[in-house]
Amino acid sequence: MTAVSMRGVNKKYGNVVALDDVSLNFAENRIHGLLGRNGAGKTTIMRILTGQGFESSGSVEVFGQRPYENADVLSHVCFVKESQKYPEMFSVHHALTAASLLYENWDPDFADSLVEEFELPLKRRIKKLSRGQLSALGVIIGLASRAPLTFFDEPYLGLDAVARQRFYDLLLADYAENPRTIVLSTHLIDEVSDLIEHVTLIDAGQVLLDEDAESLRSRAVTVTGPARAVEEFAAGHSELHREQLGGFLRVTLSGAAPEHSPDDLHVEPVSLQQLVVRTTQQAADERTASGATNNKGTRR
Ligand SMILES: Nc1ncnc2c1ncn2[C@@H]1O[C@H](COP(=O)(O)OP(=O)(O)OP(=O)(O)O)[C@@H](O)[C@H]1O
Repeated sequence: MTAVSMRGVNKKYGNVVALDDVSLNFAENRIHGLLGRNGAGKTTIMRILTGQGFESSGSVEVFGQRPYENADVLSHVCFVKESQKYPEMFSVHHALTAASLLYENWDPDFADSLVEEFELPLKRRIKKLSRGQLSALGVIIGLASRAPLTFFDEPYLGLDAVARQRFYDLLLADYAENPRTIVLSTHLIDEVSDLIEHVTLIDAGQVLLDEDAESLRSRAVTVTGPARAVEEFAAGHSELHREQLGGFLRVTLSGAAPEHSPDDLHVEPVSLQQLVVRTTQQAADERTASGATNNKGTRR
């Protein structure tokens, strides 16, 4: 089943093209990574999918319906973001109570245990919280909502490394018991690479990758060795990156890794982070070569 489907979606803000013919699917009950550089279009996608904005053209479906101004769909969607605004006088307790009324799968016991876990002061006004405490509040709402479709738009950036790891562990444990569709948008790719099951990479408003994380992980390698042997090995494969180190060559190749490699070559898998960086860089190089600008400009 598909939780989210976008087909040929375009979004313009004035003359800025934020999304350019975006088509993607988020399968139900999986953890998706929505990745891409600053300004790539990730938040624009999440805003459209959570009814906080709308597409200029194309088709958008969340659980089979258009989300914009659709209360039925939106009651199943939770969007946690760092820039979340709360009413001026709200305390942590008020925010959690409001969330409990909004989300029909809200688990109050789980929320309580998370408040303890992240040592959140319930009575404190939200505007007095530290950045990390504010992040923790977002994380708690996102987890305890148990919304069938939950977006985390980097709300955990304010957490320190220990608290972030705790969030990832809690997310995974709760997801295993209560499967639902989770979308993590993050720049900390190494941290979430074991968590995400599907990767959607956005760049300059376009989809560069929309694939299972498992197949992505197994399909790119870095090969290092004497230049001529590396050239022979690389022939016929799509090259993402190359570095010359004296008489040695290191290339990153996409496409199925050959089963056998010569002894004088060092072949190692590419991390998801490296693959994302290399793929994005390759797209930027191609844009430069074709004279197009990215979506920070007005011309494509
Ligand atoms: N309200 C707006 N008016 C004009 N341009 C906008 C608006 N919102 C977003 N943009 C532009 O659309 C593009 C996509 O922005 P978006 O916020 O979706 O990127 P992002 O991938 O979420 O980036 P980041 O990782 O930095 O949060 C950017 O070029 C941004 O400047």
